[in-house]
Amino acid sequence: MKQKKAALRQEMKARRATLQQQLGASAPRQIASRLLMLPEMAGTVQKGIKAERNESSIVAGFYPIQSEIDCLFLLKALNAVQWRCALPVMSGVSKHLAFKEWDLEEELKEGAYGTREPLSDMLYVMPDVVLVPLLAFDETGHRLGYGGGYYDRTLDIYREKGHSFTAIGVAFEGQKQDSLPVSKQDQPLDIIVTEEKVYRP
Ligand SMILES: Nc1nc2c(c(=O)[nH]1)N(C=O)[C@@H](CNc1ccc(C(=O)N[C@@H](CCC(=O)O)C(=O)O)cc1)CN2
Ligand SMILES: Nc1ncnc2c1ncn2[C@@H]1O[C@H](COP(=O)(O)OP(=O)(O)OP(=O)(O)O)[C@@H](O)[C@H]1O
Repeated sequence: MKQKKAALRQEMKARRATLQQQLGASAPRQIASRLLMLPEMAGTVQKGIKAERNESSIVAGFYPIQSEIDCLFLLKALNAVQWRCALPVMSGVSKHLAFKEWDLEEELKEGAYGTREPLSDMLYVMPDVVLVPLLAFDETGHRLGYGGGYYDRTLDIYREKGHSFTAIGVAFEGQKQDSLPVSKQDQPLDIIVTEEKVYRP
């Protein structure tokens, strides 16, 4: 299983790099407009516009590394319709993520692996929507990440605790696989949005 995933990771890193070169400039716009049309988002967008700022819904994105889709563009589009934004902060010890609010302007500090994280005095938040980076996905909602298990552990804890949220994978269409090697601990995505389609496993 481990070797299968490792081999696929290498292959999909190369493929995503090519996709980023070809589609990197156009895909974020297409993905943003699809995200904004999701019923899950539409309801809360309206809520966000009407509500006081501190009642707005919270979306967690990621600070893009390597050839990942430009999630900052997505966060800007959502913030423009009143979503509060957050970024993941890594805990090296427990290998899970916490999310800190980010107003899109505040200076970030360097995190591990080239990521950037909100500063320590920002608030921890529980997102209503988590935008999840990935190397590969399939139509049943399975996902392959870098292999740290951070998102798996984090989504697992949220679901165990009964926190109600939507996990949305954002990817290039070319990252889709017919099927993926799945371990027991892999946490499925609720929705995957690409520049071409919306998948609802
Ligand atoms: N943009 C982004 N932010 C993120 C993640 C992510 O996947 N993407 N994470 C998701 O968990 C967390 C960071 N965790 C990570 C865990 C492992 C690797 C990793 O293994 N990267 C390289 C190895 C590079 C190295 O060893 O120096 C790799 O591609 O193999 C990266 C991020 C939180 N923030
Ligand atoms: N909920 C969990 N509890 C404990 N260990 C976990 C959990 N989820 C994953 N792991 C462990 O983390 C390691 C990496 O998992 P996996 O290969 O599925 O990562 P990934 O989904 O590719 O990475 P990531 O989620 O960081 O993007 C594995 O050894 C796995 O057993």
